[in-house]
Amino acid sequence: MGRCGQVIMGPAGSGKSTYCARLAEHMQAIQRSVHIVNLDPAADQFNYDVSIDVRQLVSLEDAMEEMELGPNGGLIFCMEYLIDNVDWLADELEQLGNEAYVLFDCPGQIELFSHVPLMRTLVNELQRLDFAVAGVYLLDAQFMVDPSKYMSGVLTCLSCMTALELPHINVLTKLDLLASKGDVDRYLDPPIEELIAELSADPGFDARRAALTHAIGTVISDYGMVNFMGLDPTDENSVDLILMAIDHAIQYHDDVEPREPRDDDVELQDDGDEGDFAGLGSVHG
Ligand SMILES: Nc1nc2c(ncn2[C@@H]2O[C@H](COP(=O)(O)OP(=O)(O)OP(=O)(O)O)[C@@H](O)[C@H]2O)c(=O)[nH]1
Repeated sequence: MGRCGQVIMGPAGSGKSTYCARLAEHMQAIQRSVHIVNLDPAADQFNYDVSIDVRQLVSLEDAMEEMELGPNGGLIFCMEYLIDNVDWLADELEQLGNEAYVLFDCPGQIELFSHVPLMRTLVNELQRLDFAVAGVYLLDAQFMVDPSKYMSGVLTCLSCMTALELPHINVLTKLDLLASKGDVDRYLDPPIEELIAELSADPGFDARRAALTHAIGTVISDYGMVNFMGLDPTDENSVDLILMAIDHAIQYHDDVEPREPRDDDVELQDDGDEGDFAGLGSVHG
């Protein structure tokens, strides 16, 4: 198969580190080896074993102090420094072997995708190093059960998808914290027209904004541009479905020998209802 992995993105607090930890635990349970690389120069605490830490090369505190920068400028400096010294990352990754599966835990700031193409450059470098990678964009489900937050979340996902042009999966995290599962089902497979109608009914929403939201929503809906899979870390099935979707996106299994089934394997529900596998529709390759 060669080297492959996932570039894990999403706003601060969306659950990137938790996703990495939970997915790594699941992969180890099904006997798949995995490494996690911290690419956030501001992160100094981890709930997983770190195989490579960008802070060994450059940290946000040092950059801010030495370059006299604020947190945002400091972060941009760190990522530019990483790209200028990408051989360091290449050497570290080399040590993980030619078949390594790597989760890249990224900083959350959207500027790294939209204003300056730093993440795109980094992804290009990974591809140059023969990594088959998927982009995984996380959003906190608690902020999404509201039409206006949903629309803005969809636009940030779209921005990252188009900036990186990778096979891509969007994931709503923290499903276990939602009071009603019904809430989230609506946002995993959203009736855009209904959401827009709800938004437009808001008295604070003027006609021009409503028309713009309608136009954006219609384009997203008509082209099937953004869909979500749900992650409930307490539900092994949801973790496995996400891994399956990413395997499918990067064609992971094509060259891998099938393993023998084990007693503790998760049983995937395939009852013919597309809903169970709706997330596969979110793969944009
Ligand atoms: N209950 C629950 N809590 C979660 C879940 N995912 C993340 N959290 C909690 O949400 C908080 C933020 O999660 P992180 O995994 O640190 O989020 P992050 O995106 O890595 O955050 P930054 O590193 O600040 O960008 C932590 O307190 C986690 O324990 C989840 O699926 N369920």
